[in-house]
Amino acid sequence: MPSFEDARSIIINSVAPLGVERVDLLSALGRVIAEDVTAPWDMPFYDNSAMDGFAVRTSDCLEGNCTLKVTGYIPAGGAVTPAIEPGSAVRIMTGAPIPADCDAVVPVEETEERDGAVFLKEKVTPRQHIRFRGMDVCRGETIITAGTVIHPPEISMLASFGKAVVPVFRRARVAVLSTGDELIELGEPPADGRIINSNALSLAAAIREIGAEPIILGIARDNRESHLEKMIEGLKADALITSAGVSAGDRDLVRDCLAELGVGQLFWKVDMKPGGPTAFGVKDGKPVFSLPGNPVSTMVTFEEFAKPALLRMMGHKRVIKPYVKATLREDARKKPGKVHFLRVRIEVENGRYWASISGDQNTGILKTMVRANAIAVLPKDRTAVAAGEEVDVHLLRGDVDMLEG
Ligand SMILES: Nc1nc2c(c(=O)[nH]1)N[C@H]1C(S)=C(S)[C@@H](COP(=O)(O)OP(=O)(O)OC[C@H]3O[C@@H](n4cnc5c(N)ncnc54)[C@H](O)[C@@H]3O)O[C@H]1N2
Ligand code: MOO
Repeated sequence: MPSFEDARSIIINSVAPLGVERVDLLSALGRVIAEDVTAPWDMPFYDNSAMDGFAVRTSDCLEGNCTLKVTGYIPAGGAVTPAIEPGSAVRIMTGAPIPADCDAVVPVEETEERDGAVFLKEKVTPRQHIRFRGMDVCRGETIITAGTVIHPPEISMLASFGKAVVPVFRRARVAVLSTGDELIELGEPPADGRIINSNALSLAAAIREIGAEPIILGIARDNRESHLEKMIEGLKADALITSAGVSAGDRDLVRDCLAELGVGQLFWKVDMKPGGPTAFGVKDGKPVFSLPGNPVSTMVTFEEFAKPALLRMMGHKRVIKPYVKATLREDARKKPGKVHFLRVRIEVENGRYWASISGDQNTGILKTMVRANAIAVLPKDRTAVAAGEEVDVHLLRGDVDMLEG
């Protein structure tokens, strides 16, 4: 039986980035760019003013206390003007092109203007307050390297170079299959012996949260035909995630049916709790995750196993969540022999993470998962971790260390 880390490595090494598509720039947000992008021109494209003020020739004002005749006005977006007469200045706005021969801009605060002339109160240094052509980026320079995740700064850079359409790795289309005769769909009335198919929705939400595209297949009933029919559909997607029907129950058909469809199982059962019965297989390069049915186990195994793989398929390089250290506020007990994924609530005090156990750790208890914002990973051989000890934690939410405002 693989350890949690080995199981995760097997999964990550079984998948590769999907193909590339070209999308409009804003749709590239959060996606991974698939090719290096080079600058088609210099940026800035022309010498321009960094200040509202006056464009001058420093040779006209080598001494302080210089007065120049104001001979023109260039707003941002104004045309590039020819050289100016010696002894003159041109009023200029931020971003406007610098006239030929001018080699400095004097901010308006450092001037006094009267009777068509401008008096410069301070000494002027050559090149001051000019943004020169190519100062930021030179033509041919790589502006974004392949493998970069697109955030607002990358959008800004790509937009600045006219890149309206960009090549990004495809979003994974992920089929979600729930299994079990006890399941009913959301909206159907509750009844004894029936359980609402919440896993389809929590998985779809988690898939969407990482920028992939969920395809909810519905419920496979506890017979071979129903499983095969839904699985055949699911194998058309880029990845298939099933929930339940994967432990030792006499109606746990998932693994047999996947095998019948040619999915090669790479492991079944992992040395961890929850998530012990997880299975993983591959068909024609497509990963198939068989997650346990308890909603908590489904979510934890998605987070730890499916998410890194799906991110890799979408071109991400950093797919393994790092551990952060947190100090336990209370004693935690566990059975030896398995790594335990403990639902905890993290609080940040003076820059340190503190972890409280979020409640009953039975995998059937969902509210403990709702309260948790992190998972503490307790080592296999420990039977207890004492209050005050540091543990490794996987944060589950991006706002864990945000402060209330
Ligand atoms: N004899 C053994 N029994 C069990 C073992 C074992 O090793 N030997 N493992 C236990 C563990 S750990 C888990 S986890 C569960 C997982 O079993 P399955 O993945 O086969 O899931 P089911 O038994 O079908 O369902 C478990 C539980 O989850 C509920 N469920 C299922 N699907 C959904 C869904 N789509 N939405 C919401 N809830 C769902 C289901 O009704 C059950 O209550 O097995 C233990 N047993
Ligand atoms: O592995 Mo089960 O997933 O402990 O509840």
